[in-house]
Amino acid sequence: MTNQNVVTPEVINTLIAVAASISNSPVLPSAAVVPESLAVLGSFWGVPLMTRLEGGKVNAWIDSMRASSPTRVKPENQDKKSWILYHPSALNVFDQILYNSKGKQIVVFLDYDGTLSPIVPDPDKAFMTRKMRATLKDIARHFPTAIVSGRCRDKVYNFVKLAELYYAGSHGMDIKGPTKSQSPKKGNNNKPVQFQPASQFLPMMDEVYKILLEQTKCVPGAKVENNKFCLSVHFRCVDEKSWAPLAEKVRLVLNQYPQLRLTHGRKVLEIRPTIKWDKGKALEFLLESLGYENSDDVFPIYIGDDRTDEDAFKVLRSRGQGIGILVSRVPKETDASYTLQDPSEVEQFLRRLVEWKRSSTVTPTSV
Ligand SMILES: O=P(O)(O)OC[C@H]1O[C@H](O[C@H]2O[C@H](CO)[C@@H](O)[C@H](O)[C@H]2O)[C@H](O)[C@@H](O)[C@@H]1O
Repeated sequence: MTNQNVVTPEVINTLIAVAASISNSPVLPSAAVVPESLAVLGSFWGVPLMTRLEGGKVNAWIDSMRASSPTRVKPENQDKKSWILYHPSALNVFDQILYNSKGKQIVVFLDYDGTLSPIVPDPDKAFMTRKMRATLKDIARHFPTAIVSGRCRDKVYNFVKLAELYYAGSHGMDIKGPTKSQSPKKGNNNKPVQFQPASQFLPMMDEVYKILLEQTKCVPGAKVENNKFCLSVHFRCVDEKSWAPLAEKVRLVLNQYPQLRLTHGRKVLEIRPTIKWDKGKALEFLLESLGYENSDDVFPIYIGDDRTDEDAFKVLRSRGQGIGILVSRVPKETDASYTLQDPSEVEQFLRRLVEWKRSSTVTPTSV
């Protein structure tokens, strides 16, 4: 049985909340089919190392490049009504979510690209709207809030520009706490939050970045982005005929670096160290930093749109805490419980959280 098929009390509550509006009988989407290409191989500075298994290689890469991220539910299972039944809109079940969070500290985790900003062809132009920024500022005023992104931490900070947030860049491999505090937060001995589990890989990442730049420059539309502990090879603007040659170039480089591995995002190949660290681990690290390591009094809300966010959704499911929300218009294989269609719905959801918090903390003025 996969995590996806586990029916928790939270799922049951949600089903009750939305069943009335949907008449068809539910069909569960097929289980997540993410090819397992890694195996645990000892540890490096306390962090488990993974190794890449041989096989499939470029053909499997091309399949993943064609698939959306996370993988779309197969057309034969694509009954949107049943998918929505199991992954309802977080806006439609907002009151239910609040009810489940009763008495707990909400902590907000947000992916950046595709969640706070729309997906655009040029990664350097993925700006948030002013409205989103204002809402984010208000969210951080009321709840501990973290941005968890595949981007390098400085870059995502430059888009968001809010010093009161936690930032986990490079898919969680570069974590830093707020440099400006809005309100006193429960902390871990008041120590500054900072963690870079892959720092020893930095020289290698710089070296591979230069090689990839050189090797891919002849592929029109390809773009290599240095995200510090992770490198992104973008193919959104590459003609599909050139995807295989591009993947082959990346594979040849990667073959020279067995300590690096490849993951897939939205029209992007991501190269990262083989340490067992991801957005899910970053979420756990941040909860611990906030003092909620072994606490039932916390309700994490994680919102993301990409396959890499699934690691965080899985962590929440296995902890049985909080909720994962996938940003997607189409049925996708996910461990998230709820959905939002796009960044504008994310903004609406966050705004409602702010308004609820404001209204629930207003004390009546004496006459
Ligand atoms: O974890 P995220 O914050 O979602 O970062 C993942 C990658 O996001 C960016 O690429 C994606 O968004 C771009 C801008 O909309 C788009 O052009 C690209 O096709 C998407 O894959 C970022 O540029 C990457 O470095 C991140 O790894």
